[in-house]
Amino acid sequence: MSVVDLRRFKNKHAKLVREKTLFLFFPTVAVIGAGIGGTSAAYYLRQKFGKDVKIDVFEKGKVGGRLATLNVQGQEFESGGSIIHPLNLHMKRFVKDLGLSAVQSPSGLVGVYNGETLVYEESSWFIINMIKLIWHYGFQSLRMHMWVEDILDKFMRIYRYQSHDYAFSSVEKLLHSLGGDDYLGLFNRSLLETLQKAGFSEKFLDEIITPVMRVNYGQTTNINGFVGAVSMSGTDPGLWAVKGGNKLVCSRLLQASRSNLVSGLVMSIEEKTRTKQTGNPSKVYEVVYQTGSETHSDFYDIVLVATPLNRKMSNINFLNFDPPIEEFHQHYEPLVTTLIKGELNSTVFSSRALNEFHLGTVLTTDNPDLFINSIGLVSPVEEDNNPQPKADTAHVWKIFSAAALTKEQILKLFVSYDYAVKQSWLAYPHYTPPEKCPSIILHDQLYYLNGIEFAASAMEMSAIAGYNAALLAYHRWNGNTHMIDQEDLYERLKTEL
Ligand SMILES: Cc1cc2nc3c(=O)[nH]c(=O)nc-3n(C[C@H](O)[C@H](O)[C@H](O)COP(=O)(O)OP(=O)(O)OC[C@H]3O[C@@H](n4cnc5c(N)ncnc54)[C@H](O)[C@@H]3O)c2cc1C
Ligand SMILES: CC(C)=CCC/C(C)=C/CC/C(C)=C/CSC[C@H](N)C(=O)O
Repeated sequence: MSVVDLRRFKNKHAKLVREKTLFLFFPTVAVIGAGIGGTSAAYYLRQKFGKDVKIDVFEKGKVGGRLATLNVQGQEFESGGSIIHPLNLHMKRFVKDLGLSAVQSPSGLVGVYNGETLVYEESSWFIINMIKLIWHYGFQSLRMHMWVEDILDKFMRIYRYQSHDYAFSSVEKLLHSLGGDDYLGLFNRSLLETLQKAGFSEKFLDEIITPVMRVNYGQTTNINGFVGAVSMSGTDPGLWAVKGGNKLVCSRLLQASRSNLVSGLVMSIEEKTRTKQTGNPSKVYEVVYQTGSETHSDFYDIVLVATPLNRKMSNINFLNFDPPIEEFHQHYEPLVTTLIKGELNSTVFSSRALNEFHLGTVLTTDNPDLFINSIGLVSPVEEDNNPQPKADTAHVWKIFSAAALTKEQILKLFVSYDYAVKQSWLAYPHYTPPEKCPSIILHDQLYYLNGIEFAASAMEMSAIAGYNAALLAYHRWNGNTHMIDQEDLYERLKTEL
């Protein structure tokens, strides 16, 4: 090779390296959905890929998605995701790092109504509660608490894995890394089967566990054992919410991620081949979206889908993929949140008049004659644990029901009411274990976050999925295969700081 040839070769090589370096460090990224999943993904993508990467976040509705509020006569109340567990460390960290603050969630007394009578009623005296629980159910309540605590203990391992940058390519692998086959077993079997095998009585399951599944997931003990445990942890003490509304976390994450918010509806994603300056073809994704009556499109190297993929919720078409992207037909549970400011008709639930009725929440058993899942007192998003009415104003109650309440139904529950407002949701997956979680990697650089909801749907789960997808995209972009799907992580990380 002559000196000239050598110089030419070196120049060409340098150009290739330069281009690859640019290509490696500056991909363009699209995130579809600005709920807690999409905005946390954008936040972590920025942390991993650095300041020069272009990140566009598409949102067809409001930032926050299923984190939203409703206005009742000048005050805002949570209408979607409302309570956060004290051990939900990503949510905790967001609030701290984004300059937000926490308020304690209302923790009034709880009763369980079976359509005829209150089968269980909490007392404000701890010791009386203990005696009541043991009297009715033996030590099952304590055993249940220990069962949930054990699952939560293992769940906490995810924070260590993620802080060391490890990512998972499937929800099943993520669950397995937390608690091995037992954890996967929880996901693959119904809560009912798991708890029956563990010796819990029918009475305890009907009167305590089912009502908790109904208030939290609008379903019965036929849901999987993992989401059942998450739901039970939603009765732990110390639950909290974000002052001003949980949706503030999403808008602050978006701001902190320095992403561009594109207010538009994504209609399709298509794999395309583009020829780079080098003449080398490269794969990109064309995202076609609608803003008002206009249709636009842009090209991205990486796409993260952060919304449930089904016709009713996102309706995104995947075009020209070979093999085609799998179709998702998973059913989401319809649920209506109704907020009512009024005077409760306490005699529906007990013979006591309102001034002697001290329950803050009434849960219900699985009785087809009941038209509500639950009813509970709520505080405005600005206030701490204080569902007290200001002088001569009525309380605000939150009702969850499978269908919208009729006026007759509202008038059955309330002696009188000043104001009622409702929001209809496709709230959470309808859980039918055993089932397969949708893949996280849909295509080479196309990722799907919401499969995690099939393990359990909660704010923290979406934040974990957002972090995982950002790490996965980063590692796959850079060829860091050793950071993905590592086995025995818990044992290996025990010895690392
Ligand atoms: C009534 C209710 C109560 C709940 N209570 C709790 C609770 O107390 N605690 C808890 O932890 N969790 C709770 N949850 C669950 C929690 O709210 C959800 O798991 C979580 O908010 C899901 O966030 P996400 O970002 O994954 O999805 P979403 O919030 O659904 O975000 C997806 C976003 O994508 C947008 N989008 C969809 N399609 C497109 C498209 N084609 N183009 C552009 N944008 C699109 C949507 O508009 C939406 O904003 C509750 C949920 C409901 C409905
Ligand atoms: C993810 C982990 C480990 C814990 C989350 C625990 C949690 C906050 C569970 C609640 C989940 C949920 C979907 C609640 C819906 S209803 C909430 C509340 N009862 C209300 O009245 O709004």
